[in-house]
Formats: sequence, structure tokens, C-alpha cells
Amino acid sequence: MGNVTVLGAGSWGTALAIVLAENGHNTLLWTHRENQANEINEKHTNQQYLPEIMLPNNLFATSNLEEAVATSEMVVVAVPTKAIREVCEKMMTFLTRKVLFVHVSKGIEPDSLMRISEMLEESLSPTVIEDIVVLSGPSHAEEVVLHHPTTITAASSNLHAAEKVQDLFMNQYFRVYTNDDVVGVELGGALKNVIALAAGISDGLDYGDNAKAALITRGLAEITRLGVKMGGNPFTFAGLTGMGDLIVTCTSVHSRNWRAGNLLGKGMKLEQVLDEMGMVVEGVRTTKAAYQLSLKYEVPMPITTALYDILFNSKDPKVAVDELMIRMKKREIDDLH
Ligand SMILES: NC(=O)C1=CN([C@@H]2O[C@H](COP(=O)(O)OP(=O)(O)OC[C@H]3O[C@@H](n4cnc5c(N)ncnc54)[C@H](OP(=O)(O)O)[C@@H]3O)[C@@H](O)[C@H]2O)C=CC1
Ligand SMILES: O=C(CO)COP(=O)(O)O
Repeated sequence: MGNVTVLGAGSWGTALAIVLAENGHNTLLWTHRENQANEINEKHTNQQYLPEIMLPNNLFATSNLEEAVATSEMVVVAVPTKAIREVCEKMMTFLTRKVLFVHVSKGIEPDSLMRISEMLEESLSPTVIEDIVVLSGPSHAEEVVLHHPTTITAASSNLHAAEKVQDLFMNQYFRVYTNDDVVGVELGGALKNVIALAAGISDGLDYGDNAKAALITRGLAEITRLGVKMGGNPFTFAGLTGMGDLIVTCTSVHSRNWRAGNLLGKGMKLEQVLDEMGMVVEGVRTTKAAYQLSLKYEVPMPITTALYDILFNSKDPKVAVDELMIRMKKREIDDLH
């Protein structure tokens, strides 16, 4: 392939740009901050997001979006969910040809309740979209840049496009699978952040491993319940972008969602937590969207609802856990049907 572009020089955009550059592709990383572009070009570092990592010499950055996508055949959208529409609207002012769009963000837009591929379709014209592929799975940037073995999934309704993305990203330490279940992959990636916040709260309360295992498995049950009702393949939720990402996000200190939950569980207020993180915590907005989806699709999501009350109605996390535990008796399996 010719030139490829990654939009967003946070931890994940930078890590993926490194993978692409190391795979030999002409890679340009776009950041909205000129000083960061200069740092990447001159010092080959991104100190704010990936301290102590040297970027490949063939990875270049620009803060000019038009220049970033001018000759690009594949554009990887790696900005947080809340920035996607703004970036797409800017691109629409100068893009005049079709491009392969890959998105790697894990969120659902509150109120519109759109998945990210739907947001891209709405904010970009069909005249500029060759295909849309979502790349998602258990993959902390901090480990990818150390070349630790990582597996991930490229999903698209057009499997040929997913295979193209598989070829571009795959290497010795970065193994890419394909899937045609865009709904399941996008929902799994977004909703695991909600459960990771809850797992962090549980750890912040020192509730131990039993409680966390319960959150992961019952969290997966409610993600699957909603995901299947929205058209996802039930098997996708047992795969890398479902169970896989749920495990990594609920158990890793790299996870911003788990860390934010942990601080909440220790008694810190949400605004203070978000100030302290300095990076995106997608699960907060996604909790609102997931709660709205559970009402829209009439799917019971008790963990999501409890988290919504903690985040947006100031419910005490301990009270929320007590209420989860004393709910009506249930069978384990039949609510998945
Ligand atoms: N980090 C990871 O390991 C993984 C992250 N993801 C997903 O990738 C997405 C991006 O996450 P990540 O890179 O970690 O986030 P970070 O918080 O590390 O970085 C976000 C980047 O986006 C930039 N940005 C924010 N708003 C805008 C805007 N309006 N226009 C242009 N750029 C903007 C930020 O710039 P500034 O510095 O100025 O704030 C920063 O460079 C998220 O959806 C996340 O869930 C998925 C898999 C792994
Ligand atoms: O999605 C991720 C790993 O797969 C990153 O999770 P956090 O956003 O919680 O850090």
C-alpha cells in the first residue's frame, strides 16, 4: 500500500503508527498540537503519552490535517469518541476521493446511541468512504510498543477490506484476526469499558477476586444480552473483542477505565478522577449510552445501571453493590436466551 495516516497522537494512535511504520508503510501521524508534531519529527518521542519509547525514524508527524490525508490510502481514526465528528467534519472540507477508514476508538455516542462506524457514515459522505473497518481487541498501547505478543480483530461488513487491514497491521508481535460482525465487535469494545470501571470500583473497595470474577462474567452476560438484541453474533462476545478485551481491561493497571474506577472506589469524586487521569476514560460517557440502550432495547443491565447511578446520581458504590447482591433470585443461564 502507498501512504497511510493515523489521526490522533495519543497512546493508541502513536502505538499503531509505530506498528505500521515498523511494517514498512509510509506512515504519517496527525496531531492537533504543533509542538507534539515537532517533538515526534525532531526527537522521535511522544513523551506525554508513551514516555521512554523511541519512535521509528520512518514515522513522521504533522499538525496539518489536510496534509495528513492528502495522499493517504488508509486513514486510521484514533481520536477519542467525542472528537470523531469534529475531525470528520474537518476532513470533509477537503477530501475529494475514496479512502479506506479504519477506526480504533471504543465508545458509543450518548443520546444518538450510534456506534462509531455509524458516526463515521453519518459525518463522512459516501463519496469519500471506500470501506470502514474496526480494529479492536485486548491491546494496551504500553505493551504493543514493547512488542509483547498481542492479538486483535479487524471487522468489516466487507471481509476483503478486513483482510486488507489484517495484512497491513499483522507482524510477529501483532496478530490480526478478521470478523464480519461489526455490531458485535464495536459493542464489545465499547461496553467492556463500563464493566472495567465497575471492576476498578470493586478493587478500590478491596472486595477481592471473587467480586471481580463476578463482575467480569456477569458483565459479559449483560453485554451479550444487549449485543445479541442489537444484532451482534453471540460468539463474537466470547472472542477477543468481547471476553478478551473484558479480561485485559478489568485486570490491567494499564487500563485507564480500571484506574479511574479504582480511584472512585477509594472515595474520590468523578471530576477529580478525570482531572487526574490526563487521558481519555471512554467508559464514563459509554455508561450513559449503555444505560440509554438498556432502556431502549428493554434489556436488563444491572451492573451498567448500578454504575450509571454511581457516576451520574451520586450513589454510594457500597450501597450499589449491596443492592446488586440482594436482587431477586435468578437462574444463571436462561437470561442469555
Ligand atoms: N490506549 C490504549 O491502549 C487503547 C486505546 N483504545 C481507544 O483508542 C481511542 C484513543 O485512545 P488513546 O489514544 O488511548 O487516548 P489518549 O487519551 O491517550 O489520547 C487521545 C489523543 O486524542 C487527541 N484528541 C483529543 N481530542 C481531540 C480533538 N478534538 N481533535 C484532535 N485530537 C484530539 C488528544 O490530544 P491532546 O493531547 O491535545 O489531548 C490525544 O492526542 C479511545 O477510544 C480508546 O478507547 C483502544 C485500544 C487500546
Ligand atoms: O481498550 C483498551 C485495551 O484493549 C484500553 O483500555 P483503557 O481505555 O481502559 O486504557
